[in-house]
Amino acid sequence: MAFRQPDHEMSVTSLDSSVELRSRSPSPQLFNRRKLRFADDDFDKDEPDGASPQQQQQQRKKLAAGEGGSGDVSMSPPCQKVRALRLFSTPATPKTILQKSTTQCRNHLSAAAAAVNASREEPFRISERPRSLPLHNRNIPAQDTANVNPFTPDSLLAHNKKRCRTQFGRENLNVNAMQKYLLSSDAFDEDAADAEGDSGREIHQQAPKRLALHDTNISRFKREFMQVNVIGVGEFGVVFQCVNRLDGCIYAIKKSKKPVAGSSFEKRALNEVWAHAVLGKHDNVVRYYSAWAEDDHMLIQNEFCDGGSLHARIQDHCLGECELKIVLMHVIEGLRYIHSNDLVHMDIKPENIFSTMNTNAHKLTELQAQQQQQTKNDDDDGMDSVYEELRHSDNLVTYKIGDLGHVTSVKEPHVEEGDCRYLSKEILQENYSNLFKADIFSLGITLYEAAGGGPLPKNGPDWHKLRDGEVPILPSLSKDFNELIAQMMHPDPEKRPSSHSIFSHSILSSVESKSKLQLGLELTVEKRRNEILMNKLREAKKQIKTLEQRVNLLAANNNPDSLDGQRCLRSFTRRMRTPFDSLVADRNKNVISNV
Ligand SMILES: Nc1ncnc2c1ncn2[C@@H]1O[C@H](COP(=O)(O)OP(=O)(O)OP(=O)(O)O)[C@@H](O)[C@H]1O
Ligand SMILES: [Mg+2]
Repeated sequence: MAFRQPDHEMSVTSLDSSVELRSRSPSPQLFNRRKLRFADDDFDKDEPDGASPQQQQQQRKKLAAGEGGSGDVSMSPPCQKVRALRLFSTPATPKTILQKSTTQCRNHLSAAAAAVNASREEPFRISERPRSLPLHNRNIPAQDTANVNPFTPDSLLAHNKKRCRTQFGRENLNVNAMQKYLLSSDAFDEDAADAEGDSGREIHQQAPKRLALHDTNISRFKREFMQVNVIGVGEFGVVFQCVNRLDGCIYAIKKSKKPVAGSSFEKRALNEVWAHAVLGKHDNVVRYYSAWAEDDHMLIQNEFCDGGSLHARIQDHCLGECELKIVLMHVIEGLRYIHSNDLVHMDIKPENIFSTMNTNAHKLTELQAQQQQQTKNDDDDGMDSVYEELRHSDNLVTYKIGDLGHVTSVKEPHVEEGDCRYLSKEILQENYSNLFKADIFSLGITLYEAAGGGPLPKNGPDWHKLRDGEVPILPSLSKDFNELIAQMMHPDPEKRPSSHSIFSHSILSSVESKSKLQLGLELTVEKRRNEILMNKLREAKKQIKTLEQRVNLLAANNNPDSLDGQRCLRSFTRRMRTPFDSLVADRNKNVISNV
């Protein structure tokens, strides 16, 4: 289908395929609502910096007279309907995105309109391929445009007010504001609408609304980061451990394996960024710092989880019930948070649960400082090594949910199936009525695997058995824990417990809460401190014994130096400060008085 520029007397001075809508996350002041304008409508504002009013007026006249425009531009948008069979995760479940090609095609139509209109504005620019205008377009300051994050509370709210008409409408959640913007700016293309009727109107109201990654490429990776290691490879990305050259901190940077800009994976990549930006603030969700496009790849800068993935942990040995409870407690806390935002993860599995070993390290540092203050002992009391040891202790592990590439909203689900080994049956059957419970199933089967139930089947009768309520009892787990896992894997999603009810399940009440963990930590520190003091006490006793012998010897020889020996013994006892030491000191006094 060819797209023709309408023979219209109006000249549109600027048009970008991306749309900035007010969202809570970025500061609203930063983004000015961008309007489509006629040539004579407040034209000056779109002039490049430095153009004099006279130059601007001349250009306006030229445009009004049709000079310098692209004239009779006709073009065909790249609207091949490619039905891509996409595979997700490893091993993958086939998932066809049937609706996608249609919507993408529509978006390309609007992008074509954008490109044509833009070509009018720039006389010598020939747009061979219709696409969204680059951010660095000299007429559009970069800060004027921004994506709409569909996962922000504002977007979800907007969606609740007015349901989008397309099935593939995640980007259109703010359609209310979007329509208002488009209609009020008279940007609607009448000719195209006439040609296409109502559907045409709909297409143009749903113009591509995200910045084309290709146009936002910037070079940051090598300039800002020093690559240390490759820490993981997934279906979608390679993850590097990097040090930020400026702040000196370690980060995990996930780079898409292939260039995503312009491909069907662009949406997936952006989805992950949007989800991270909204969710990456919780202790049990991998923290997010920034994201950018570079060489058409998507890069996401995240918190580096130094404990590796749960998958790596269960390679050597399966987890015991205590450890499993900690995994459950942390992951369910993360899921509860995700679900409370009306979002679902859709790819919970051991490879996507990461752990950090040092999140409570600052508590240890505080504790260390407190102890030093109490003892007022500047000398090394031997505890430094204990604190260091504890910093690396398993007590401090925190599990975090990562890989948010499949996150979707329950209000407007766009489900891309995760790993089939952890996938619930209803999702395979495209029943999306209770997506929260799909996450619960995946977590249940993850626990089952971590406790020794693996390797999990990818298909076949065993795959079905696990989903039909035939979950084998794991001998290493208590009856209660086995029951909880079976409940989480219940064939009927409605019968599975919610993240909220699991969080307050009695099985987890015996697990140390964070404050209890802190208490446990302090207890361990105290115990080790006592051990060290006992050792010192033993040492002191030995020294006293030696001194006693010396004093006795001196006394026996009636040597005048014996008084010095007593003095030396007294000054030694004064140095003893702890209760144990004072005991020793008392004993010394006895020794001296006995002498
Ligand atoms: N923030 C992080 N800290 C530490 N390791 C990480 C981090 N992010 C990812 N990894 C490691 O990299 C691996 C791949 O990362 P991730 O799951 O995000 O990639 P993916 O390509 O989206 O995976 P999938 O195959 O599940 O789609 C993880 O299993 C983990 O071992
Ligand atoms: Mg992954």
